[in-house]
Amino acid sequence: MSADLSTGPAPGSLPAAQQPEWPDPAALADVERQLAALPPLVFAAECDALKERVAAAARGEAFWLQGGDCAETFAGATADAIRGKLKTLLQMAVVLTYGASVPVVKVGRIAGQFAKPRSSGMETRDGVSLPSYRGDAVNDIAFTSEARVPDPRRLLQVYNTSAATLNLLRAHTQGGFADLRQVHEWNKGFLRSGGATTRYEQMARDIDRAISFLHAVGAESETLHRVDLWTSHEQLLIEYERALTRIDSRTGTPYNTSAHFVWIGERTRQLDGAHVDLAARVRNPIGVKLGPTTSPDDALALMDKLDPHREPGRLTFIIRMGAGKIRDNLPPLVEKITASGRQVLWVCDPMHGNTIDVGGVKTRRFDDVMEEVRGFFDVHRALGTVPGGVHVELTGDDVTECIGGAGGLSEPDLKFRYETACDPRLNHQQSLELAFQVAELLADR
Ligand SMILES: O=C[C@H](O)[C@H](O)COP(=O)(O)O
Ligand SMILES: C=C(OP(=O)(O)O)C(=O)O
Repeated sequence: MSADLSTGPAPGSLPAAQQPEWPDPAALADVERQLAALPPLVFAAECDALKERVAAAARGEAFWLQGGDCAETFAGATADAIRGKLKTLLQMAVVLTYGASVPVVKVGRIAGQFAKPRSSGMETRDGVSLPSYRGDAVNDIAFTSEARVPDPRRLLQVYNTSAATLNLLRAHTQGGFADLRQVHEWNKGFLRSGGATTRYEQMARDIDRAISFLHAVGAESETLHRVDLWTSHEQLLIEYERALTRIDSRTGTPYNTSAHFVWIGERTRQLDGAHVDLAARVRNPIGVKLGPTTSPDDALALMDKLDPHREPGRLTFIIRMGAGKIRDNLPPLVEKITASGRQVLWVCDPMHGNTIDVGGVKTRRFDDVMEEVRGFFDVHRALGTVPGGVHVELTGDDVTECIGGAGGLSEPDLKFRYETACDPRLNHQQSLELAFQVAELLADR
């Protein structure tokens, strides 16, 4: 069982990386008190159910699909935008289910992904330096000194926007929007629109036949009309995450009820830091991002701290090494952890190690993204271990933030619809194309 909130170091006594400089600690404490009195956003039993799915994915009996915005924004939480992201995830999931022949665990970077770690605390434009934008949870993206002051009242808006988003997601996933036949029709529409090469058409025809077969034998059940969609975000802002951590009445143990799954970022995974300490105390399934400098001993030490009792489904390592590094840097991690007899879910984030700067604009090449995914699958194939999932930044809109893909977006296109509040996301078409390509890799798994 994990340590509860009443033991160990006092809140605030451990170093916490990437925290805003809140100008008014009393106002922050007041917001924390208000948040602590609000209802949970998710339930402990749901987190337990997700943990079982994570365990299945770690064994290769399911496949993990995690995706959504780099940074959600308050203004961006519209019904259309939320529906667009859900639709994209559902379309990807159908294709991946076909490729993997196992259930796909659908997890949104959604309903809570409002805070960002930054490479630099300051941003400079035309000789003027201001505090960096750290997500709508902290300050405003406008480049003025007033806008960039961290305001803890924003944390209440994070809670309210997350609740509204979650409400719509729950309605859509249980109310017919996720019907398998409808999702497949969307995919056929995507192929008809010339959204991808003909190499995916055979796959779409096979899925068609499988659905017709289910219909013919009368095997259509509720499970084809409803889906489970889980929420996740980076566990970054200590006061927010702590305020949403509640004792589960069934078990008397703490859960972070701000999302079903939270992860610790590459910049905040210090073994003796506040982020690892907080995650160690809750019972949710937890992820940790691991970048290219992670040593096998770092990974084992994180496992000791976050999963001391080797609980199936508790821990996910989200690998983000970069296309040029994954084939060299991932094998030692997988080998050492496998040799230790422990199990973890291995997930590939092919976005964060592949960001490039093109004329002052952050972008990612679709080919680099796919090359990292292929490297991830190749490493696991060579070692006989399980490539358990993918984690991507995406949107349901036709933005022009990443270059490449069948749509042929190139550098000059970046100026047309570059809308992300932080890092570049795959657009709807690039996301589906990634899903078709991952499905091909999964078919060989
Ligand atoms: O999403 C991840 C990080 O928050 C992001 O890559 C940081 O971006 P920066 O390097 O522009 O600060
Ligand atoms: C900050 C992120 O990633 P990383 O910690 O891997 O840089 C993220 O996924 O938003």
